[in-house]
Amino acid sequence: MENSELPDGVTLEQGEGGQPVVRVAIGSCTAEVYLHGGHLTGWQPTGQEPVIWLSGMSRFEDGAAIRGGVPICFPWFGSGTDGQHYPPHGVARLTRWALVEATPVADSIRLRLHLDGHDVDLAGLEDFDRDWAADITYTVGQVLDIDLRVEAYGNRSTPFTFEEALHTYLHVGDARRITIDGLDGCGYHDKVINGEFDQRGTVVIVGETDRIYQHAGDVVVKDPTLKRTLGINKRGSGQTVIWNPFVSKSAKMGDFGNDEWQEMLCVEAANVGAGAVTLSPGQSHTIHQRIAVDRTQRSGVRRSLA
Ligand SMILES: O=P(O)(O)OC[C@H]1O[C@@H](O)[C@H](O)[C@@H](O)[C@@H]1O
Repeated sequence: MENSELPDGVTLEQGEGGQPVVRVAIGSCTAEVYLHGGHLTGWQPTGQEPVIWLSGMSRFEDGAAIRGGVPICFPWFGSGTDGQHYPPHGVARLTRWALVEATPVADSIRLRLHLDGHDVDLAGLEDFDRDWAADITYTVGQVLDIDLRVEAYGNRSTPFTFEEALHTYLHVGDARRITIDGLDGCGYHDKVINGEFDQRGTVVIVGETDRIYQHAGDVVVKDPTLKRTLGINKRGSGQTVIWNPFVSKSAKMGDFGNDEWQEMLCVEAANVGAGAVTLSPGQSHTIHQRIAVDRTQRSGVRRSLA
């Protein structure tokens, strides 16, 4: 889309690294989405601190994933179900998406970006199943809605199986002081110590945390430092990933400041491993995540903050 086709409050500009970025500045919020990766890198509802975290050391260049924001992990997560896939977390976050819609909806803006499997053009990539089309929709306003819709081509001869995650980086005041509710009783795989466990009570961050929870419900992050509660709702997702690299893993990442782990937490809506999605030819699937801020801190875990 061209600038002349965009509604008031939405512009297409050159962002970091000369990468095209869609910027939204409306009464209810500011937000930005890079075409590279179809990647939301910022969302700040009016009157709030930023809700989405972005590393000050992120790269913004072809062939590299943006660090922070909402990376789209697809069509595999990590190194995939067989542990052999490359690049990590799939091709979607490394590929330029096309902006196909920018529409005002009440006090929000809906941005939709499109990627076709056959348009992925990355150097050195082994061939993979490309017979799919994906749309990522960000509806930005006082709340943030994210929908990733994947459709298997109708002319395929076989089903399409894929993993996916909305790898949302939340901005928190101090990761050591937050509490994460909603996961009590859920089984999880701990990637740090490679074991299976059951969650008992609230999750707190006391070290490197990298867990895949069997969890289809909501999460509430209470942040006493920023004096707010973040409600993270989802649909179409059987797992929740909680990730914070803490001290030593942060130091090993070239695009992550040594102390930046203190102000971020990933709460990811995911379908990975045994939870991978299989679509028959012509079928589609949507994974949805909603982020809402409650400054009163009165909210507990609810079925829905919608
Ligand atoms: O460095 P990347 O590829 O963006 O991945 C960041 C993290 O993403 C999380 O989703 C994974 O569970 C972690 O294992 C991983 O370290």
